[in-house]
Amino acid sequence: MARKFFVGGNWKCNGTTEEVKKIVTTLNEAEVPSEDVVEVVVSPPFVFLNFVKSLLRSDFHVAAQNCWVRKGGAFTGEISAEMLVNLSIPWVIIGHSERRALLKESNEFVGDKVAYALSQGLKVIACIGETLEERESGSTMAVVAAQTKAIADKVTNWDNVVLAYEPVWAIGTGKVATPAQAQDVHRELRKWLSENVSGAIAESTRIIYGGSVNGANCKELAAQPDVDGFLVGGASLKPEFVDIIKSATLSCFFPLGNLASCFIGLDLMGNCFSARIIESPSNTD
Ligand SMILES: O=C[C@H](O)COP(=O)(O)O
Repeated sequence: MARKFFVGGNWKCNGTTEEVKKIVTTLNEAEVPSEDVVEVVVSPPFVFLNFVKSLLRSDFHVAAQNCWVRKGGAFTGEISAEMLVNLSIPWVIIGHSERRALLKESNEFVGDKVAYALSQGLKVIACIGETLEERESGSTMAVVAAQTKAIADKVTNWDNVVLAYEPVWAIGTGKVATPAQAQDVHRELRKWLSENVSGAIAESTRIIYGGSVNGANCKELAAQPDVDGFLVGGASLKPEFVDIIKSATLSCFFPLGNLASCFIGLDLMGNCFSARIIESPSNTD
């Protein structure tokens, strides 16, 4: 079964009522591929979730940016999975690197949160990714495998999990991973899932990329075979988010041939597409 392209917009801790309305208007007016081709989920701050949900076109969905690890109760400042379900919020982002780093969320805590959110009926965008120091020391795969294992240890049904590979050094820095770097890690993650969970889960689980994705760099990334979409931060607040959604049609293109150092192909909509051939050797570190 083909993996449907997934584009998430993580608005993080940004926005006023007016700004939120403006973003939603842009999204509502955009002509994008159908829901059969791309699943679009935007994640406003908690206080705007219901407001965005009420204004947003019906083919786009919303996600919370976090939820509590267990059933709600005396946990001041937290939002429970049950509350999100009660408000018909279908998705939640868990394990974002900003929470891992700033709020000290451990791999195990993230695994528990993912499992609890799933048990309550939420769909989860589970984030993993290495720091610059970890990449430079050659431990990228060990780090993302440990993060994925902590999730896999607690999760039995992966149907409602999207795995977001977000190298920390690429988040908000303008330093996007090259298509080859992203593809290498995504391929290795799929192999890890195949060897440690199951071949079927590896084939069906969407692995999306996040970190300085924008309207210009999304096309080459989207064309990588193991990149099933994006989790977008800064650019999801701008009109170029629409271009990123449209890159879904490049996720499965039909090669016509090579010309100089470019692939030439047809995308799903029949548009001609070209992408620079990446000649750098595979290297995850
Ligand atoms: O969740 C999204 C990521 O943190 C990426 O953020 P960014 O696109 O601003 O680099």
